[in-house]
Parts: sequence; structure tokens; C-alpha cells
Amino acid sequence: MQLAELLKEWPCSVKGGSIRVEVKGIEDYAQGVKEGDLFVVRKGRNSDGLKYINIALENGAVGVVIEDEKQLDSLKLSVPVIWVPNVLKFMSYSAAKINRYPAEAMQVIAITGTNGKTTVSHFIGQLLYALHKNVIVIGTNGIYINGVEVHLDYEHLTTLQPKHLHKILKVALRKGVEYVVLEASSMGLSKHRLDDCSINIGVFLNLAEDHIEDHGSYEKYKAAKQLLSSLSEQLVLNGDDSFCRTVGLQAKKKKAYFGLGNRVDYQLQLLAEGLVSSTCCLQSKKGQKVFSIPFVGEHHLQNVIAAISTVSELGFGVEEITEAVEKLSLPKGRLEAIENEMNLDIYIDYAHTEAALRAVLQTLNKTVKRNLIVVFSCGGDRDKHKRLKMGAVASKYADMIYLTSDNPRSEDPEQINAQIAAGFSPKQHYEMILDRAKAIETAIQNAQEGDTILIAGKGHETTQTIGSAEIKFSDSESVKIALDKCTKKQ
Ligand SMILES: CC(=O)N[C@H]1[C@@H](OP(=O)(O)OP(=O)(O)OC[C@H]2O[C@@H](n3ccc(=O)[nH]c3=O)[C@H](O)[C@@H]2O)O[C@H](CO)[C@@H](O)[C@@H]1O[C@H](C)C(=O)N[C@@H](C)C(=O)N[C@H](CCC(=O)O)C(=O)O
Ligand SMILES: Nc1ncnc2c1ncn2[C@@H]1O[C@H](COP(=O)(O)OP(=O)(O)OP(=O)(O)O)[C@@H](O)[C@H]1O
Ligand SMILES: N[C@H](CCC[C@H](N)C(=O)O)C(=O)O
Repeated sequence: MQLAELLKEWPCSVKGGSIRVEVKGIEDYAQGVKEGDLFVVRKGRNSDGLKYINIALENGAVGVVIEDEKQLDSLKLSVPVIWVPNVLKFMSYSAAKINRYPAEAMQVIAITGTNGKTTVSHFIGQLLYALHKNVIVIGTNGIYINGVEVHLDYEHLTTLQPKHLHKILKVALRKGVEYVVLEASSMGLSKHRLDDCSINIGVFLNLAEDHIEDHGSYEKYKAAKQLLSSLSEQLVLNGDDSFCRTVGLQAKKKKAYFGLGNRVDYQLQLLAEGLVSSTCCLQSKKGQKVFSIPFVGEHHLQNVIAAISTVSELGFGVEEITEAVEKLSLPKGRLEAIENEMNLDIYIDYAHTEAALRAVLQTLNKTVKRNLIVVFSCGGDRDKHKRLKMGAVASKYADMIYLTSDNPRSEDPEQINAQIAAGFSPKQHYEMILDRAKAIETAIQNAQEGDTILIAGKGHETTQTIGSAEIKFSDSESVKIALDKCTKKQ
């Protein structure tokens, strides 16, 4: 697309060079610029794109986009310098336009909420696939087309940056994909990553505390989540959550509420709960239906009803949806049970917020046969105030806690754990073993037949970030290694 064509509908000023040049893509990482890209100068937390203009030009940038108007005069370049009022919004607009707005040709479902986004997006993806639709799911656990993971070599965020998002959507459209299910993180929304991805249904799951420090305050975090409402044509909201109710009340658009409580359009009632499955009754304007769900826990009932109501709002019948629900599976690292011969119930779960840890512990507490043992820590360079609260929740349910490391990043894991332990009850039994593999091994070694072990916080993750080093690490691999060692010793 010609630069002149790209800029036609956007407020901007241009100096130097020619606007008749062909633009192939948009890039804000200088080293990633390819021949024909526009380089976007962005001031970040650690650095400033201004320092890398020369690298971008050497790599073939055909224009440089800036946000600071003064640079229009100060930058003397051989290519056009383009001033726009907001580079993040411009990146979203231009990535969508260069790729010819692929989202518009598909049904897009975007999910926000503090907890459950990955789970619900995978549920919706699985349901649509079972209903013979081609579907792409994009989120924390990666990118999946019809359940098959697509491996890409760029930085993986929960909500993709527009430069990646619209490119992958264009490929998906070519492959015949009809439905896009994506996670809308608060960071993604506030950084305008989804501004030009036309969203048919916006799903609101819940609001609890996370990423408060990234946003600056709880109010700002809430406002970021709420942005999804204005970006969506239609809303599906959790009627049991007061924030979601408020979003619904303020939105003058088509909406449907789901929940376990009353006054909702799609209500799920728990009839019976087994060890690994639940029997439920769905009441909706489309009728009543009893069916079984292949997992337990109130939070997962919430996730299931969120997925059912969304797919129903897309126009599918309740009968066919509930049939498919019986075959749903949880995404990797969510209440993932690890089989073993030691008669232990071992689970890996991605709980890394207070609400998530409470949800998973309440669930396990119902089925625990003997002691409940928790192995966890909190991420470094992330909300500090959640640490004490997660400590208090863990201590409410756990007989024994192993404090360890969970991506300490630039922080001292011992200090992080001290902040967690400050929330423990005075009688709490606990031990600190910073090496996560060792902590897992010790927990398994010291456990007695019938105990339940929850390893929380890292779920599907395959790395451990210590300082600036990213080391290969997986909870499930570590559990398997520990189990091997323990069974050999027996
Ligand atoms: C807070 C945030 O969004 N940070 C993102 C941001 O970093 P930054 O603004 O600090 O950028 P910077 O490193 O200072 O660099 C400034 C500019 O110089 C450029 N640069 C920099 C160095 C260089 O060698 N060459 C170069 O061109 C950079 O590309 C950038 O344009 O831009 C970087 C490059 O694109 C991102 O990697 C980084 O996301 C990091 C990875 C991140 O962790 N973001 C998280 C908080 C996030 O977005 N998470 C949400 C999930 C959260 C949730 O669960 O709700 C997500 O959607 O994934
Ligand atoms: N509806 C829910 N309410 C509370 N907790 C939940 C809910 N669904 C899942 N969880 C908990 O949150 C953890 C993370 O779930 P999931 O990955 O689906 O959420 P997410 O919103 O995508 O998380 P993030 O974006 O922070 O990575 C789960 O492992 C579980 O412990
Ligand atoms: N999306 C979340 C994931 C946190 C997972 C936990 N393992 C951690 O590192 O804190 C974040 O980047 O904050």
C-alpha cells in the first residue's frame, strides 16, 4: 500500500521524502524492521525508539513515525518523517489497514476479566470446532487453529500487538477460519492493541486485583478493562459480578448476562458434584437442559456458562452446544492433574492472583483426602500488594506450604516470599526452598499417601525468569522428574 493511501484517513503531518513510497508493514522494534516497513518511534519504560532510527533505516525502513511534534524539524532523514498524535493508535490503525482489515471478514469474540480468559477462550474455541466451524484462539497459551498450535517466532503476549495480530488474522482468513477468539488483557486494551480489530462479541468475566501497579491504580485498571465495551458490537457479561453488571448498565448495545445466580439470561445450576465431574442444569430463553461437565469447581462452572452463552449468542442451539460441553477439556496448566503411582493428588494450576488461588484451593479443599500442600511464590516486578493476600488465602487452606520462586525477575525471591509469609496465620507450617524444582521434589518426597499437592502460579509456562536470564523450566516436567526419583527410591 502506498504511504499516501495509508495516511489518507489519519491525522498527521509529513516532512521530507516521498509519500508515493510502498509500505509493506509497521514495526516499532528497529532490529525487526524489514525492507519496506514504517518504523514507529516509541518511548518505552526502558528505552526510546529514537535511539534506534539508524538501525531501522539500515534495515530498509521507508518512513519514520513520531509522536513528539518537535522531532518533525529536528530529525533530518532521507525518508519521510510522519507525526501522528498517538503512535500506539496509529500502529493499530495502520496494521489493520495494511493487512486489509481481515477481522471484518470473520466473527471476532474478545474476552476480558481478571481470571479465566484463557480457559473461556479455549472452551469457546473447542465448542465452535465441535460445531464444525474453523476457529483461531489467540491468548496466553499461544495461538491455535482448530486446536492445533501454530508456532510463531515473535514475542508472545496475551493480547498480540497489532503488527502481529492483523498479519496472523490475514493468514487465518486465507486458511478458511470463520471465528476468532482472543483474550483482551487490560494491558492490551490500554495500549490500543485491539482498537482496529472489529469485535462482534465482547465477553466480561469478572474483576479482581491484578496488574494494578502496571496501570497505576485500581480505577485505571478497571477503566482499561471497560474499554472492551466500547470496542464491541454486542456484550456477554457475568451477571454475578458487580463490575460486569455496571459495564452492562452503561452500555447501550445488545447484551446478555450469564451466571450461577438469578436475573441472568443464561443460568447454570449445579445439581451434583462428583470427584471429577459436575451435573448441571442450564436455564435460558432457549429452554432447559441437564448435562454433565467434565470438571469441578465453581470458577469452572462460571467459565463454562460464559462459553455456552457466548456460543449461543453467536446463533447456535443449546442442544448442540451442551452436547459438545460434555467433551470440553481445560487448557494446559489449568487444574492439570499429574498421574502417579504414589497415591498423591498432584495438580498444576496457573493461579497467580488472590482470587484465582482462592478459587482453586476452595475446589481442592472439597475433595482433599488428607493434607493439602501448596508450592508457590509470586512473580517479581508485579503487584507487590497481592503477595500478602495470596499468603493469607494459601494459609487458610494449606496444611503445609513450600515457598519457592515464580519468575522473580529483578527482585530477590527471598524478599518476595517474606511478603507472602507476612499473610500466613501464626501456626502455618512452611518451608522456603527457592529452587523450584527442589521445592516440588521435597513436597512430593515428604507427602503421605492420600495428600493433595497444588503447584500454583506457573501453569503452562516453560521458563523461569531470574534477573534478566530466562531459564528453561516447566512445573509438569519437574513433577515427572521428582516422581521418577521418588518411585526409584521406594
Ligand atoms: C508494559 C508494556 O506493555 N511493555 C511492553 C513495551 O515495553 P516498553 O514500552 O517498555 O519498551 P522499551 O523496551 O522501553 O523500548 C522502547 C522502544 O524502543 C524499541 N527498541 C528497544 C530496544 C532495542 O534494542 N530496539 C528497539 O527498537 C522498542 O521496540 C520500543 O518501541 O514494549 C515492548 C516491546 O514491544 C514489550 O515487550 C513490552 O511488553 C512486555 C513484554 C510485557 O511484559 N508486557 C506485559 C505487561 C503485557 O502486556 N502483558 C499482557 C498480559 C497482562 C494480563 O494478564 O493482563 C499481555 O497482553 O501480554
Ligand atoms: N472464573 C474464574 N474465577 C476465578 N479464578 C479463575 C477462574 N477461571 C480460572 N481461574 C483461576 O485462574 C487461573 C488462570 O486461569 P486463566 O489462565 O484461564 O486466566 P487468565 O485470565 O487467562 O489469566 P492471565 O491472563 O492472568 O494469564 C486458573 O489456573 C485458575 O486458578
Ligand atoms: N500475565 C501475567 C502472568 C503471571 C504469571 C506468573 N507466573 C508471574 O510471572 O507473575 C503477568 O505477566 O503478570
